Amino acid sequence: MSSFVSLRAAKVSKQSKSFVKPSPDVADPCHTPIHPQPQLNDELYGTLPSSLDIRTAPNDGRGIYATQPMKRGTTVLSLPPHVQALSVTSLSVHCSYCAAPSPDLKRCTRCKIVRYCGSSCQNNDWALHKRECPALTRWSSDNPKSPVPSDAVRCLARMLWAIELNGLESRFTRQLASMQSSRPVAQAATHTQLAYSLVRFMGISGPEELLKFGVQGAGGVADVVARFTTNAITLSTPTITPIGVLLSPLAALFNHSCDPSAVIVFPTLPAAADNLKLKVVCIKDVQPDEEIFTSYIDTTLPYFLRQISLLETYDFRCDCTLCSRQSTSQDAVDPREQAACPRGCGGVWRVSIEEDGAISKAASEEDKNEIKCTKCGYCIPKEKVNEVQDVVRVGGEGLKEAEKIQNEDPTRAHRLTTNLIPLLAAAGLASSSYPLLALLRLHQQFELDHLTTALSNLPGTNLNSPGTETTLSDEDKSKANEAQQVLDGAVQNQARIARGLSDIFCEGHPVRALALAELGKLLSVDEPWPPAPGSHTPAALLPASSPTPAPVNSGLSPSFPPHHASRLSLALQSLQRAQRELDISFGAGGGEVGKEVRSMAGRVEAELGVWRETRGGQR
Ligand SMILES: C[S@@+](CC[C@H](N)C(=O)[O-])C[C@H]1O[C@@H](n2cnc3c(N)ncnc32)[C@H](O)[C@@H]1O
Repeated sequence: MSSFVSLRAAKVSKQSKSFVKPSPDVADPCHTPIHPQPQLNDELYGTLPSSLDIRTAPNDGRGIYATQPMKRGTTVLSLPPHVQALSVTSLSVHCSYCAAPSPDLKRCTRCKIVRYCGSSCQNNDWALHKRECPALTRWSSDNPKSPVPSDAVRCLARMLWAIELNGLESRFTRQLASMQSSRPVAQAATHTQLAYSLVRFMGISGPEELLKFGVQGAGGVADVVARFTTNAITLSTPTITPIGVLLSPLAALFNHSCDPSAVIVFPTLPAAADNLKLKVVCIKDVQPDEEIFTSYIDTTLPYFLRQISLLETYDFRCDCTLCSRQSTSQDAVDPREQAACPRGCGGVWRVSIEEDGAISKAASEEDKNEIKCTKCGYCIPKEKVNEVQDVVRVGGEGLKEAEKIQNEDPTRAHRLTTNLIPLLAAAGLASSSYPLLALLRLHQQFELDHLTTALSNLPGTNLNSPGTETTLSDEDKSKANEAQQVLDGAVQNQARIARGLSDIFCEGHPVRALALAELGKLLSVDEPWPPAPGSHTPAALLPASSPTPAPVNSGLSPSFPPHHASRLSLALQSLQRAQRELDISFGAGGGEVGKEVRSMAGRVEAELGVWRETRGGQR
């Protein structure tokens, strides 16, 4: 399922696509589910909600189907995980039992690694931590350079200890044992490394010690690891920031689509001592007998990269409606791989992308037939295709490098994204296109850090109060001016990201909804040093509310973002749209972010009211 933090940190987003069932007159034997086996499923999983059914199909095994119509925004499952482990970097910030963040976590006095909100979470976790604590202590003294094993290793160990605790014949254990295991060749080295670390972490010295966990020798360990990697689900915050990994055999039964009809989310992290719960929420309307799909990978990736990612980790080729359309259709230009018509007619052409950013074989075939603009039919000259091919390749390499060094050398990574983005945009790549969108998103992380610093350097006085300009020192003016520029740059960047994501994802996809919320938040930050009054920005600059043919340039006018009341008005629109989408992504109320966005929209509305009253909408 979605990546676990320490192994595949770059592939974090939960993405989506809806699955269109084959029409009854075109029966596809691979997609025709074998009928449910209610007794078997009830026995193993307990009673499922009556709206869901487990069925088996020849091409993708067991899957979860709807038994009744469900509207987008419906929570179809809500359940605690079997086991979970926080990523190494999240251990000091989140409670190891309920995963809630807290500045005041209490550290286990023995291992000094695991932390809890309070004694109730600590007590709830004790049965497992009692086994984990000496293992962590031993590991940290044996490995001073890397004192905590990865979340994957710790989650695997917790799974085995939980099996021992619950008993080999328990439903808990049988559910875990029933999870499918895939062993893609590309994962062999990772699996071996994980198996080795697991045995070392648990202090297992011989095959007989494995029997109490129901594991038979080295082959059994390899199988446990393969089952884990096939079914692991990313534990994330309400803003979809990955903070760990978990196992939930029931949630793992959802099969994958690159355009899923549901997402696995954590709309709120629990109040202290409550159980952590994952939710599966429909982001598209689902019909009875339709299979419900989630997504296992970053679906902002273009077709070939998605296929490689699924094959390497889950050992299957995706034939979801999006992939089928993209592999066969010459007409559809996916927003993930498109560039602007060089004639500037507003049309686009398809830049088929393979691994490492090379133009795909499909494109070279298309090459023979000529690649044409979808709007004016202009044949894209060979030189232009080559130019974009080179730029995409360079951008793809730069992205990999920037992702790799982002933590150890953020300055260099930031420089890379700063230099590459204009290069890709100048070649005509759409903001939704690979690798431009990924570079914009990474770049924004650095820009937001920069913004925090710039805002914290501001003088304490209210910069916008009348007469301030005359009393400020030149140094303060320059700081305020710099902060304004950084803020405007971050708003522009976020608008491009929100637009790119809106072209890729359906309305209500959490990645898209959160991008809109972030745009609204940035637009509502107090302007440190706005320019003279008078600029207006048309609301059309906001990303479209449903997927539209992707714009090929940034779509931003030179005067974007506007200032003063126009800016606040745009902030309000963005927050209100985010609110509507969050209600779908996280279910009614929009979870923790929905709550925050609603209260922010209220504040912005009140502020706008004051502007209108005191200044007639102008500065
Ligand atoms: C997490 S499991 C999903 C549940 C699984 N079908 C089962 O029977 O337990 C992931 C595995 O299901 C299969 N799978 C999931 N989605 C698929 C798809 N769209 N096409 C083919 N196989 C798929 C793959 O074998 C994959 O490794």
